Amino acid sequence: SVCSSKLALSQVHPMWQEPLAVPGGDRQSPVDIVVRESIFDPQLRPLKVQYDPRTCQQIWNNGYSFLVEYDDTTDKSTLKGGPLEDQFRLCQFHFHWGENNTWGSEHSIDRRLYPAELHLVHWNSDKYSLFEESVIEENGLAVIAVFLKVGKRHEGLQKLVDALPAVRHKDSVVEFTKFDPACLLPENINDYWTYAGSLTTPPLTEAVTWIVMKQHIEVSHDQLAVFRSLLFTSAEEQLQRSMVNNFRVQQALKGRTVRSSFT
Ligand SMILES: NS(=O)(=O)c1ccc(S(=O)(=O)c2ccccc2)s1
Ligand SMILES: [Zn+2]
Repeated sequence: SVCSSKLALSQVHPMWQEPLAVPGGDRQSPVDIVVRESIFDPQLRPLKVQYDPRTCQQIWNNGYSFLVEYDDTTDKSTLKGGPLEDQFRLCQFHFHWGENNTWGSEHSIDRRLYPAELHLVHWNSDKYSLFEESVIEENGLAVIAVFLKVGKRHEGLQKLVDALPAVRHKDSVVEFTKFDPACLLPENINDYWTYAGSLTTPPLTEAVTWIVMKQHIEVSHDQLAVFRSLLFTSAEEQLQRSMVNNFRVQQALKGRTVRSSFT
């Protein structure tokens, strides 16, 4: 899958200056979700998630996060329903996290930050035949965001955690198969907020329908510590830098409405 395309992320340096002004950017992400200002929309339908673990291919450290990439050449792992009019194809998932358990998520709920945030990235395969086309089109992408909280060990995540030392350095890749990303979703995926936003890393394109889960998942302190053992830097660089705080500064809502699927 090209969705983790080298075009966008490999040039990203996590300390890039903020705010990276996007000309005319009026739907940038991430944002703080103010619960009492979100609007219940009874027309929001339940999310339909159908992931096939056999489409899981590899893990790649792109120097910004680690991406678990899926074969998105057919409609085997799909997302539809919720706020979406079309069917979307899973291309990769990745995380954002902090140097400690106090912060790390990109979105927040009434200013509450979580230690980490999972993003499951999908592109509109009804409208576009290639991921690249979907990236620049309004609502070409749909990203499910799930907050991570430190608590009990997440058994499903452990297989992924065990593979991370193999991709410690930027640009390293390791084969990773038969992983069902549905195990990373909370039990209740019908309570979510949704809003029109953007990618949170360059190219920052305003093509994303965000679906932010209300219910978080729990992972252990030790599992998050392995995330923090990854490096932003490649094996050749003499100055190694820990991959932490790879989240973007929050952006203004600029009049956007955040809808909720629940009261
Ligand atoms: N953090 S986020 O979920 O908003 C995100 C940023 C970049 C991606 S991407 O690698 O899929 C991608 C998407 C389009 C162009 C290039 C890369 S997803
Ligand atoms: Zn992300």
